[in-house]
Order: sequence, then C-alpha cells, then structure tokens
Amino acid sequence: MDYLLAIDAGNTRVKWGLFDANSTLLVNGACLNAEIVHTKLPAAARIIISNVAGEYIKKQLEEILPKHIPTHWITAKASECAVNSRYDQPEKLGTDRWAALVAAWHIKQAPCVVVNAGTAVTIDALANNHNQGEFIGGMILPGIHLMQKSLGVAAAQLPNIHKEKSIPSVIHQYQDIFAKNTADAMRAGAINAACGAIKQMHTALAALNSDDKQAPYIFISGGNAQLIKDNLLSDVTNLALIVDNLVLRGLYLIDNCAPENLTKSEKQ
Ligand SMILES: Nc1ncnc2c1ncn2[C@@H]1O[C@H](COP(=O)(O)OP(=O)(O)O)[C@@H](O)[C@H]1O
Ligand SMILES: CC(C)(COP(=O)(O)O)[C@@H](O)C(=O)NCCC(=O)O
Repeated sequence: MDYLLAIDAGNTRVKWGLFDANSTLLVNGACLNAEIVHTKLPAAARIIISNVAGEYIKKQLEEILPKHIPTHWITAKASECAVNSRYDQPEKLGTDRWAALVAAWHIKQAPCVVVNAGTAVTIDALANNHNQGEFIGGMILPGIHLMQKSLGVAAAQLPNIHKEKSIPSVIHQYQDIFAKNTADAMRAGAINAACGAIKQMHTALAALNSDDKQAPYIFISGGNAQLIKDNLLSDVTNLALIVDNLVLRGLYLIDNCAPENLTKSEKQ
C-alpha cells in the first residue's frame, strides 16, 4: 500500500499520522518527546518529517524509523505547493509553521490567520496574491503553558508550574477575564495574550484586504487550539475554525505536490 507516514516533532510532543494516497488520515497519535524512543510508529512506504525540536529528537527518530524507507526531513521553502514566503530567509521559518501554512492555504484558498498553539504560539498571516497563498509574516509568542511557567520562575509570589503532564487537565474551558485569584489571573493573562495577538493579526490582515467581502478566516491547530478557540471574543469566533493536525496535513500536501523537489540530502 502507498501509505505516507507524516511526523510533526514539536518542542513538547511528537505527532504522527498515516495517510493513504487519497489524503485520508487513517490513524494518528502523539507522545511526549521523551517517550518517542519507546513508541511504535505505523509502517509506510514513505516518511515525511517536520522537526523543530532539535538534533536530539532527530537522532531518536532516526533510531526508531526503518532505515530502508525513503525519508524526507523538510525545510521551509521560498515557494511550494502554491504558497510563497516573504520571510527574510524563508529557510529559517519553522518547518511546522511552513507545513501549517501550506495546509491552511489549501483549505479555502483565501486570506487567513494560521495559529499553531503548542510550546510556542505562532500566529501567521496568509494573503491571496493572484490566487497563490502569500505568507506575509507572523508572530511567535511563548505558549499558554510557557507564559505561566515563566511567571512562576521570575516572580517570588507567583506559583511554579512544574510538570508538563499536569497541564492538560484543563484544555477546554472559558477562563473569566476578570480573574479573582492568582492562578486564574496567570491563566487569564496567558490565554488573553494569545487571543489578543490573534485578534490584532486578524484586524491587520483584514485591513490589507478591506475590499474583500469575506473577512480572513482563522485556522487554529496544536495542543491548546480548543482553549484558544473557547476564549476568543465573539466578534471573531464565527471566523475561527479548529483544524486538527494542520501540520500533518501540510506534510501530506508537501509530499504530494513536489516529490521531484527532493534533494539527495533531504531523502537521506
Ligand atoms: N496530552 C497533552 N500532553 C501534553 N501537552 C498537552 C496535551 N494536551 C494539550 N497540551 C498542551 O499542548 C501543548 C503542546 O502542544 P503541541 O501542539 O503538541 O506542541 P508542540 O508542537 O510545541 O510540541 C502543551 O504545552 C500543553 O499546554
Ligand atoms: C516557533 C517555533 C519554536 C514553534 O515551535 P513549537 O511550539 O511548534 O514546538 C518553531 O516553529 C521554530 O523553531 N521556528 C524557527 C524560527 C522561525 O520560525 O522563525
């Protein structure tokens, strides 16, 4: 079977998905980065990987992946799959951001804000330039967990958030902006910093497209996608969509649209 294994190695978790030739995601999963060496990934004819978690995770993935299967470690490009990048150095863009942008463009082929809410929150703007997606730039914020954790480390009277495992207990919930205790105030600050930045980006992108009848969409993915969507204010909620596995879907498209672009070193 012509199955593709797509792997999205982030700074907290490794996510994977197995696609068939019709772009159907047959099975998917995730584990904390520390658990990857003990994880069995599904068999496939080809593998495509976005890794923003560094050399150590790369080595661990190389250890568990079969050596004889063609494996493509992607880099972000100036142009790929009908999306063009205006980043100063396109290859320096995180591969997860690039794959998410490619996937987001192919959902509506219209201007959109692309949010990846994980270890970091990235908020990227895609414009329409002659029916091609154009990545015009974006923002990197600490993620919802990291914002709270850094406060605990730097401020004597604020509590420390210790274990990554303790966080997911509340991942879908409206957080009152008028918080009335320290923990809630830290949470409200982190969530609203991310939501506020998304609204700022949305307003700025909409202003660039002020002639369009359709306001830009907001596509949200990543471990904290639901938390962010639950806390966006009502004026943008009807434009915001959670798209599960946006990075994996982008990897599928990158594998499909330009296999001839593979260089020898990328194939390994
Ligand atoms: N089951 C989970 N395990 C770990 N983190 C989770 C889980 N569910 C939600 N999260 C939240 O999602 C974040 C990780 O999201 P993810 O998109 O995997 O990030 P990354 O791509 O940076 O690895 C964590 O910082 C945490 O706040
Ligand atoms: C911004 C990121 C740290 C996000 O990583 P994540 O939260 O998905 O683990 C990653 O995309 C990255 O390392 N980017 C490289 C720098 C850049 O995009 O400009």
